[in-house]
Amino acid sequence: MLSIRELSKTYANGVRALDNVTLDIPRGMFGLLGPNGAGKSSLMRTLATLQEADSGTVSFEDGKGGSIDVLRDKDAVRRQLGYLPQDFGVYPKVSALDLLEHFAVLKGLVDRKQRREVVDGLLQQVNLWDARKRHLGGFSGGMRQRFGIAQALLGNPRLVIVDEPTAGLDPEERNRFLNLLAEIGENVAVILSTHIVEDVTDLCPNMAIMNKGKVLLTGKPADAIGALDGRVWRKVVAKDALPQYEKNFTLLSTRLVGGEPVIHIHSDFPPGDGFERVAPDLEDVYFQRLRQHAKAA
Ligand SMILES: Nc1ncnc2c1ncn2[C@@H]1O[C@H](COP(=O)(O)OP(=O)(O)OP(=O)(O)O)[C@@H](O)[C@H]1O
Repeated sequence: MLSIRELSKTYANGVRALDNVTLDIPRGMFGLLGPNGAGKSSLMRTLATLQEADSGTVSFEDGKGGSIDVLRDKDAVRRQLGYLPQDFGVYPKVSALDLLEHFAVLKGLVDRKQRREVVDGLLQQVNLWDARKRHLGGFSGGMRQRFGIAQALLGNPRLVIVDEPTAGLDPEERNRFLNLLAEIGENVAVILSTHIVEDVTDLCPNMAIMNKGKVLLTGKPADAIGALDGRVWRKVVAKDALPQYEKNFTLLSTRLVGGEPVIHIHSDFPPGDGFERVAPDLEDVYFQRLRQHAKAA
């Protein structure tokens, strides 16, 4: 649906935030994973027509058999786009209903009756109907994000971009929010940027891992996990031995379980030394790619 080719961007301070990014993003949920500074927001802002790229192309199927040049034909993209930025500010003293109505007017829904139907429908869809008359300042983080999705869905977008929406949400709110996104993803392309690996494992049929402006991997989470099968090893180690393991092995992650470090390493061969093989998960894939990238750099 969306095809990104060799997209690059270097900021005035010399940071290369996008380095030849090439990605195909189909309908459904697409997870964009990467650590802080990977370039996720830069990519999303570029796709949302809010900033310019230096080079590359992006085209988006227009739903009528043609395609839109995203970098040039910004108005056409904006008509098909819903965007929830990382820092979505709301007017705290306005009710959810009033603010959504206001956004709907800005989106061009001028017919009052029609606008009301759309706004009411969206408030129900995001489960804020009962809270619609409350001021947004009193909303929890999760409610605010669901309101953010409601405004992003105004105008029936075919491309929805959400930038790190689950940061700071408690597990229940996070689940509720992700389920909502998954429902939306049944009909349109939803790009979800996050540094929470489980968000992608649980929800996204397709994904990419980015670091320092580069795409390190793209594909289906299950395929990426399958490719690591038999190469991830686990061991409980003593805290003071950790630096030694870091030196001798490709350490993927360290987790304290009951106060003791449990490490995962990547090795194509049985490393011996009391390591046991474990079934890899997407977090192992994520760290393996980041370590490989760091080594290559
Ligand atoms: N306007 C800007 N001017 C200069 N450098 C920028 C600008 N915006 C982002 N950067 C830098 O570009 C790099 C990529 O940033 P970006 O915000 O796209 O990453 P990110 O993956 O979204 O990270 P985060 O999770 O921290 O938002 C970082 O090194 C960042 O400091």
